[in-house]
Amino acid sequence: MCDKGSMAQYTRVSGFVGLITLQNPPVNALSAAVRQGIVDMVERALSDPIVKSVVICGQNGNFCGGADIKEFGTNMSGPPLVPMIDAIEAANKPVVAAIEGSALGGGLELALGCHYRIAHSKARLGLPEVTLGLLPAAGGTQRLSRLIGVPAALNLITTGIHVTAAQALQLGIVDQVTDHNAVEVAVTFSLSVAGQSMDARRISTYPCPLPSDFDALFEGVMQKVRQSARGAIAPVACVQAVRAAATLPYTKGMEREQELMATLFTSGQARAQQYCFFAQRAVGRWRMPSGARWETSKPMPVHKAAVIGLGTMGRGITVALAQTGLSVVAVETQEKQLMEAKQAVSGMLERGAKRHGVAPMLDRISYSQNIQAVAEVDLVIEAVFEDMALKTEVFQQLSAVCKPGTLLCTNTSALDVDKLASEMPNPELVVGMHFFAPAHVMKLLEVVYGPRSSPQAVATAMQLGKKMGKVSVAVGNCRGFVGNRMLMPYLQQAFFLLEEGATPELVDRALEEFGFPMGVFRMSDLSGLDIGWRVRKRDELVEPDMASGQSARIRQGSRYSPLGDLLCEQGRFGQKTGQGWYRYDKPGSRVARSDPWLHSFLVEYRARHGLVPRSIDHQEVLERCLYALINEGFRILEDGIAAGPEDIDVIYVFGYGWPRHRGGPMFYASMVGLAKILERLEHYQQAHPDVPYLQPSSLLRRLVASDSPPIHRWREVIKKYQSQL
Ligand SMILES: CC(C)(COP(=O)(O)OP(=O)(O)OC[C@H]1O[C@@H](n2cnc3c(N)ncnc32)[C@H](O)[C@@H]1OP(=O)(O)O)[C@@H](O)C(=O)NCCC(=O)NCCSC(=O)/C=C/CCCCCCCCCCCCC(=O)O
Repeated sequence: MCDKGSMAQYTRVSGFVGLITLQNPPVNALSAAVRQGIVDMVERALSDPIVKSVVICGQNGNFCGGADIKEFGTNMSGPPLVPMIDAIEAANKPVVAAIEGSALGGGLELALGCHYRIAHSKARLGLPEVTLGLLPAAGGTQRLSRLIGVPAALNLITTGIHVTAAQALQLGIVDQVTDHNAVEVAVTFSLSVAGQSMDARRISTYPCPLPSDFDALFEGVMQKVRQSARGAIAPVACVQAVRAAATLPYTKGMEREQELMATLFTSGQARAQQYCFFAQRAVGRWRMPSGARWETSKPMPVHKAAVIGLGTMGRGITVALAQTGLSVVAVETQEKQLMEAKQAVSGMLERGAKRHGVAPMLDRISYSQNIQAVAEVDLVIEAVFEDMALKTEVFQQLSAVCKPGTLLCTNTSALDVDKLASEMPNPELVVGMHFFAPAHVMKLLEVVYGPRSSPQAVATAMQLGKKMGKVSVAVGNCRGFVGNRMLMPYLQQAFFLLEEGATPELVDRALEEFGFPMGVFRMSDLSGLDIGWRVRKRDELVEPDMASGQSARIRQGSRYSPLGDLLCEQGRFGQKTGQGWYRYDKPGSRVARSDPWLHSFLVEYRARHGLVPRSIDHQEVLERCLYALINEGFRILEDGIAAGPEDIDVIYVFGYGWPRHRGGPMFYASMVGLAKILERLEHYQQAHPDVPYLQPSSLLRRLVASDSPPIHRWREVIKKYQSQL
């Protein structure tokens, strides 16, 4: 017997079991129609006298990905989740959740309303609402705390992590894990408990087990989330909701859960985080200005890859490749460096494997000092020193050695990928892969195409990035690509603010309170001040520190601050030398301390250049640094280097520490209001006419003139703008 009409299919199986199958591909999200289907089918199963037990499962081996995120922010209709789940829990026949694929968010909350949970061994479970700026408000905070205890519930709910079926069994979230068909196992099991009282299986009736160190636990967790969330409100609300579970009766706890959710649900932070969720997926649907796009570009098969150059980046890339299960040839011509790299790579693989409880992929890698070893690989990632002449030489060797059709990728953070390609016999096989350090940890990968890169080459690099667990974004070729290009005006404004009266501490505090994990100066100290110095020297911007006055701070026709150069001339390269914008107890130490020397140096510098310091507040720091960065983002869109604002936002959230609860720079601009950004840029440009980065971009002006459309409609304006160029 079967009813296929609704988005929850009803079938009677094994004679006496009502099987309810959620059907809303691809993840069976709980849309209004699915919720209606569940309500109707549960009612039907419970009122059918032949049915002794009920099993709930999801179509296509996927239980449920939670509430339908697309419905948030709309006029939500259909039956609400809480009474729907309460009705399931109150049922007088056993209801069993058969969990395959994922049970996330509202999906897990639905399962927690069932009397039993049986999971397939490959299933994953979690309450990731916090990552969407929300909390599990369909009873998740109240039921999970009662089921697995407060500490474990706090961990899952405040981080949003997904756990494996085995971990869920250990925590007590599921009752059984099976390698067989979970639905069949659940059907058989449900019959075995049919007729029994379900009173002891209703989680809402459980007392919440209280830890002995209750107050200390909550204080500690609250402090931790406040520190790591940096202004995000959802993790704090999650802690408060779990506290309610521990201190209030169930119904009162539910009221508190709803109350906290009501604040989050309509917040700008929730909108920002949900935008990030969809943006992360949208960047996979890449397109190039030539019209080539993801659906029509088939990746080449990659079975064997090579890495050339085993410095810090090369080692991380080798680890990331080996962890995908690929065979990797790691080449380093210097013997000592090769030995050190081998040891470092093995260590990273072993530590990673230990964390995940798997065997390290050590045997996937073969090491060589000879570039001939890459003759049979399908793809090479060159990661030698950031120098065009050296990279060109390596690429020429590669094209002589590699089999025809091998994809040649360069790991570069700023060099001209097209220039490199133009030196090769097969420029269509050349793409940039800009990894971020540490390359085996950082999620972002910029895949850089030039005008000659073939769509197949881009598709292959994008797919490889995905296999490595990266969020890959395809971007056009220009100085600094997207991320580093936008960083230039941001850094420049930070230097200018120091000249005008700010301190590194003030600038960093403003940015950290905004939500960055580190302000610009602490970040520069961490990455090394000498990196930028080398680039500025190559660009012939660095001059001997002789002159004073305004003219000494003009280079190539624009305002320039030599502050960073002056620090480097003193050997202050940041953490590695124990001194930079801050001082450190010893070279390599991480704790940044205010440095009186630096403050005196700034006073003396300003006096020498006739700069009168003035009071600068956080608002100015944010406007100057962030709006200059955003302005460059608009130029990048104008130039077609990024296909849409989502690409830029994903790059900044995943690669540059932009706080996710602010959605990325372009989303943030849309929230602040484009007219306001334009007005402030015009204001600062008038005050600093020698700073081209503050000149508002034409696209920003065009968007404002088009009544500042919502961000999802920017692409239309961009397209029109580009067609008129
Ligand atoms: C792990 C996944 C499930 C699958 O991953 P993968 O296989 O890699 O596939 P993806 O590429 O990620 O996804 C495929 C497509 O599916 C889309 N998708 C995925 N999940 C959802 C979803 N939950 N909703 C909608 N769409 C979804 C995805 O976008 C892809 O499509 P496209 O490429 O973008 O086109 C993975 O997808 C995943 O992790 N999904 C998200 C899981 C998740 O976060 N779930 C939690 C959702 S939130 C939730 O469940 C909340 C529950 C409680 C809600 C209670 C609501 C009550 C509202 C009351 C508010 C009270 C306020 C009142 C205010 C007032 O007073 O007025």
